[in-house]
Amino acid sequence: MALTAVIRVPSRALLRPWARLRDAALGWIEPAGGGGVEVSAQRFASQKVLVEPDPAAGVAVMKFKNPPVNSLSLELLTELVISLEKLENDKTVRGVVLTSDCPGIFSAGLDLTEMCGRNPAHYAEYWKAVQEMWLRLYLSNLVLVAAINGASPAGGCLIALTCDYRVMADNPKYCIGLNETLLGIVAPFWFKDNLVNTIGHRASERALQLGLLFPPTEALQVGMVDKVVPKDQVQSTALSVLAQWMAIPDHARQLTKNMMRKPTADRLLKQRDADIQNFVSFISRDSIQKSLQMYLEKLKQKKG
Ligand SMILES: CC/C=C\C/C=C\C/C=C\C/C=C/C(=O)SCCNC(=O)CCNC(=O)[C@H](O)C(C)(C)COP(=O)(O)OP(=O)(O)OC[C@H]1O[C@@H](n2cnc3c(N)ncnc32)[C@H](O)[C@@H]1OP(=O)(O)O
Repeated sequence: MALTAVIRVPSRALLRPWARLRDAALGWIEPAGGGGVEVSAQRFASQKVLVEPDPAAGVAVMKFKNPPVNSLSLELLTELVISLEKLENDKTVRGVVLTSDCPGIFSAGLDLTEMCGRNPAHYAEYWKAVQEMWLRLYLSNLVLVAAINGASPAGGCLIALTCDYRVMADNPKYCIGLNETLLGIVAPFWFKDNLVNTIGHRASERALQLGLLFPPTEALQVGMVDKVVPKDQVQSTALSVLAQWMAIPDHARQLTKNMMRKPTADRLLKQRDADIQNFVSFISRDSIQKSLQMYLEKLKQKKG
């Protein structure tokens, strides 16, 4: 990947301690004596989230890279939020395409190994990271367009739903939806709210209860995605859509987006801790752990 953009990062001495951890996570290195440092965009490419900025166009492409299936591990979620924050603070960027670097998979959703056989403290930490990812994406001031170039179940679908527009590859093997009930678990209320805001109440009720995974043409019909195109046109189409949305003055578009989305985000913001407690007690139940383990086993056996 050849990237040439230069990003100014303030001296680490001026940053809060967590920012030093962030720098380390992203592999930024400050020279001795540092009073601010220029890092090339190549440095911006962290391990699990690749960011390819195009300052001339005012956009960036963010690619998830957590093979084999882009499961949303704690590490990936952390990098995603950090990368997004950095783009939000970069005055040269107004829009971002979210896509995958893993062939045939946009994201397999939440990492089941983060929700299985761990302790309550881990579940709480993980859930806080999932909430953070959703809140940051859903309330982003940037124009976000999802280029869904593969399967996108559950948490993968949620990421797409946070975007302002969704372009999906036309391969009928790629499916998208909130399939939580098939795992014996329940989509959290804010997943549900995001879906209802996208496809409406009746379609959501049916999709959520049945855990429906829609192939691209059905996803288009129900309004879960906005456009279906051949696989090799997904990213270019997403970039064209981004350009259309960016033709609108930022302040007016951002205020409108906030007006539409803030009440939904506020429902979670008002009860974040309670939501974490609910998740921890739900996921810690023996019956739920058994369901998840059986589901993971089934995925593994599928190969053999
Ligand atoms: C009262 C209520 C209160 C609170 C709410 C409580 C609970 C709700 C909590 C959470 C909501 C959950 C959201 C989620 O996102 S759960 C995850 C759902 N994801 C899925 O169902 C997708 C599962 N995966 C697949 O269907 C396929 O893997 C996929 C179509 C994505 C790709 O298929 P492919 O054939 O290409 O690969 P596989 O051979 O199946 O997989 C390769 C490898 O990866 C492992 N794998 C797959 N998905 C996951 C995952 N989500 N997490 C972790 N690991 C995953 C799979 O086991 C294989 O592993 P290995 O055999 O070791 O190589």
